[in-house]
Amino acid sequence: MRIGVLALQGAFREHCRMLAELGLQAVEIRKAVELEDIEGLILPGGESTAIGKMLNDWGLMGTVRARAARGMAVYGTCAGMILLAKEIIDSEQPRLGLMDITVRRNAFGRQCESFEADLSVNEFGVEPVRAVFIRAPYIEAAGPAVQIMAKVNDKIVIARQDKLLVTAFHPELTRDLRIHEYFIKMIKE
Ligand SMILES: NC(=O)CC[C@H](N)C(=O)O
Repeated sequence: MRIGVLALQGAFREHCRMLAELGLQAVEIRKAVELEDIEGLILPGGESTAIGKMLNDWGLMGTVRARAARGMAVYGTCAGMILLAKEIIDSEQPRLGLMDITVRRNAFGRQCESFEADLSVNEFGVEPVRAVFIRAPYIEAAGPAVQIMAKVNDKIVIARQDKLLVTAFHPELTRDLRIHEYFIKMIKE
């Protein structure tokens, strides 16, 4: 299985390392042609305005949308989650806009711009997921097709809609492979 990691900006190398630990060769994606023979795509954390602009400038925006419409699975972490959202509060920034969620950027406030939390996630069993939040967004509203998988302080931080998965935090900065494993399972479904 070939999984692409969008490699324009942000924490893409860490995602490639996670995939390598799971025995998969990640494909770094910088050009539209590189999207052709991947079965899943990871959008890393970083700066969503910069990545969105580069998706446009590098001619990737339309191709990613088209591939997703034909069933390619997409997993967005943090800035990647913002890029997948249909609505971004107080922002007109470029986005893929594939998932029926409304997100708020830098949403957890100044005093805890970066923090860690233990999340209980039904899909991953009793062992909590240690989640690293870095100037993280959260999901403020989600449409009926969206499955809410975890919250922190009552805010949605993991969600899924069909073949789209988002986390507000960075699993690639921990040793916990379960979310990447879950994404691989989603691709195979
Ligand atoms: N860790 C991250 O990806 C931060 C996201 C960043 N604050 C943004 O709005 O794009």
